[in-house]
Amino acid sequence: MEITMTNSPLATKKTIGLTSDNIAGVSPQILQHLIEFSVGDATPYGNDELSLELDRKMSTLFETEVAVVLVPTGTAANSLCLAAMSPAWGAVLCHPNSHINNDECGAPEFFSNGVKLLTIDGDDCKIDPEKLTQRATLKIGDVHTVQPAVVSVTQATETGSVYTLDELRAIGDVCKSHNLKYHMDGARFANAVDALGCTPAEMTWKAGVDALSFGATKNGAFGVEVIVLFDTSLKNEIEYRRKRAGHLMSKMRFLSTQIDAYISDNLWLNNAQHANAMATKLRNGISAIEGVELLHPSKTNIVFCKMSPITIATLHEHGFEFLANRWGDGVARLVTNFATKAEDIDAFIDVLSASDK
Ligand SMILES: Cc1ncc(COP(=O)(O)O)c(C=O)c1O
Ligand SMILES: C[C@@H](O)[C@H](N)C(=O)O
Repeated sequence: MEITMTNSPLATKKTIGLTSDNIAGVSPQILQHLIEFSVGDATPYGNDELSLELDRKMSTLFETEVAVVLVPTGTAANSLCLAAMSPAWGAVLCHPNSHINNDECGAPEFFSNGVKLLTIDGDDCKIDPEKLTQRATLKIGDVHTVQPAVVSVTQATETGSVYTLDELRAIGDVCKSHNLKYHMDGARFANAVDALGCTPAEMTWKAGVDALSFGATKNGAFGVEVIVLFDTSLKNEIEYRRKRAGHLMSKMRFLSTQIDAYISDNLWLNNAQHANAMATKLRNGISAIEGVELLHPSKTNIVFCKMSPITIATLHEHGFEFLANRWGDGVARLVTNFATKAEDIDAFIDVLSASDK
């Protein structure tokens, strides 16, 4: 049964969304898959045929044996992972700008019964390995202080930068030397794979990563993230924690179906490639305009730039939706997605170049 896209009010909106990749709809391939797999009965709680196949299919994608746990949000994926990777008296070492530190309302601390997030600075939104080593070796065994237990990196980062494979491996080496577990927030994992031109394996377990939040929601799915465990011993605990968190979906087939479609025919990577290409088009257009400053070098789908209040107002008045001033006065964050249209980027650049600065 083919889906026909109705003329929904959203489809005829006159605004152009650059607020986040969370604004995007759903890839037609995923919708089609959902329709096909929504017919008939299926054993609930992840015991349906499709769900039971995902460990094997994700193991193929990552070229090693993995265990997967599906949840509906990225915050759940991050928090449940970190809770299982650290004792309650442990510390998660993360960048100050990390999502787990700023945008998850204390969920990592809550689900872990009090794990402390300790921030480790570094340029370009990336943890500095030397600063990491300094903090990871402080007060070890001192009963009066939390004990470093996990390092969490975001790949791609919150500013759109990406750790190089060498940088990921350097952090992995610190983890190995100091008996720390290694977590990756991969809400924009596909965008980073495309930007680096590497394989999923090279960007994860081959660098020492133990657990990954494999993002899909921002990149074509309508609400599912995959906890990918390279340390498969974590699976049981995370499954119990998922149930206690109220995130064990009874109709799990509808999450599994999304992921099954997402990892088929390279949809996950093709979507990210398009989003990244649209952001590159945006950066190239902005770089030619006086009075607008590109910030934070990025090869993925996030573009930060600094512009005058009048320019921001002009763009908003012309129907371009994006977050501004949240990261500093005049700083705008522009985020493209798998469905961003080239003509909308052209229109944005036209208005930007014509506006007063
Ligand atoms: C880097 C990063 N990690 C995790 C998340 C969490 O995702 P969610 O909003 O689905 O909880 C987001 C937000 O979309 C994000 O940008
Ligand atoms: C703002 C943040 O929570 C969200 N993840 C975004 O990037 O849009």
